Amino acid sequence: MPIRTAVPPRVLTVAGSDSGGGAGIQADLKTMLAHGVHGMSVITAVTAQNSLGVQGAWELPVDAVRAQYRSVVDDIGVQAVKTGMLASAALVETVAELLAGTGAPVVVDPVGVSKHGDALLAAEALDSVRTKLLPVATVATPNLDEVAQLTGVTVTDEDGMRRAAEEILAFGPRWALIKGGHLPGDAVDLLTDGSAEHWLRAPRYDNRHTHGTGCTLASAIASGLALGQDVPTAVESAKTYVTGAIRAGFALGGGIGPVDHGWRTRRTD
Ligand SMILES: Nc1ncnc2c1ncn2[C@@H]1O[C@H](COP(=O)(O)OP(=O)(O)O)[C@@H](O)[C@H]1O
Ligand SMILES: Cc1ncc(COP(=O)(O)OP(=O)(O)O)c(N)n1
Repeated sequence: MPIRTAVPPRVLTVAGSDSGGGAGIQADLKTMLAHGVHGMSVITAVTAQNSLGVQGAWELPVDAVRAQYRSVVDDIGVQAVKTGMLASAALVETVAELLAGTGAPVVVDPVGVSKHGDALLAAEALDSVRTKLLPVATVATPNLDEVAQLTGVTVTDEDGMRRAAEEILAFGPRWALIKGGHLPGDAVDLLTDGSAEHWLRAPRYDNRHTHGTGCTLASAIASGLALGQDVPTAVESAKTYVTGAIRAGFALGGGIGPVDHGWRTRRTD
C-alpha cells in the first residue's frame, strides 16, 4: 500500500556549507524540513566553522555551481530559491544569471560577514550584488551591516530602516526586508515594496546562541513562498519561526551556539 501520494513543494538553497551546522546550507535545509517542503542545495563554498568563528573558507568553481543548479532545476524543478553566502563576484554573477531564468520567487540574503566578523563575501563582489543579484530578488533580506556595505546608510533607528529600505529597493528587488536584529530593544524588522509597509516586532531574547538567524529567516520565507503564501504572509510566518528558534537557541562549543531549527517539535511549554 503506498504511504504517501502528495509531493511537497521544492525549495533550493544556493549557499555555503557551515561545518558546525548552525548557519549556511545546514540551517537552510533544517528550516525547510521544519516547514514541510523538500529542501535541495547548490553549494557555493565550504567553510570550516564552529561556535567560535570561521577557520577557513574555500569557494567552489563556477562550473561546479552551474552543474549543481542545472541538475536540480532541469530534473526536479523548484518552487522557490534562497541565496546565502556567494563568496566572490564570479559566483554572484553566475548565480544571478541562473536565477534570472527560474520563474520561481527568489529570496536573497546578501550575506557579507558572519556574526564573528569573518568575511563571507569578497569586497569586490559588492557591486555585483547591487547590480546583478538584487535585481532578480523577490525579497532581499539585508541585516544592518549588509545595508551599510551595500548602501552606505548607517541605521540607528526605525526612520533609518525606512531610508535603508528605499536604497535597497532602488537596486531592484520587489520587496526589501530590513532586519533590525542588531539594534537594541525589541527585534524589529521592516518589510516594504515601496508602498505597503509592514513592521514585524518580536521580543528580543537575551540568548547569546543566535548563530544562523539570518539564514533561518530567509529559508523560512522561501519555504512559505513555495507553499503558496504571499510575501507579507510568508515573512510574518518566518518571523514567528525564527523568533521561536532564537528563544530556544542552545549552547554548543565554547562560543555562540545555534538557533534551534527543531524548536516546534521539542518545545514542551
Ligand atoms: N536576540 C534576538 N531576539 C529576537 N529576535 C532576534 C534577535 N536577534 C535577531 N533577531 C531577529 O532575527 C532575525 C535575523 O536578524 P539578524 O540577526 O539581524 O540577521 P543576521 O543573522 O543576518 O545578522 C530578524 O528577524 C531579527 O529581528
Ligand atoms: C556558510 C555560512 N553562510 C552564512 C553565514 C551567516 O549566517 P547568518 O544567518 O547571518 O548567521 P551568523 O553568522 O550571523 O550567526 C555563515 N556564518 N556561514
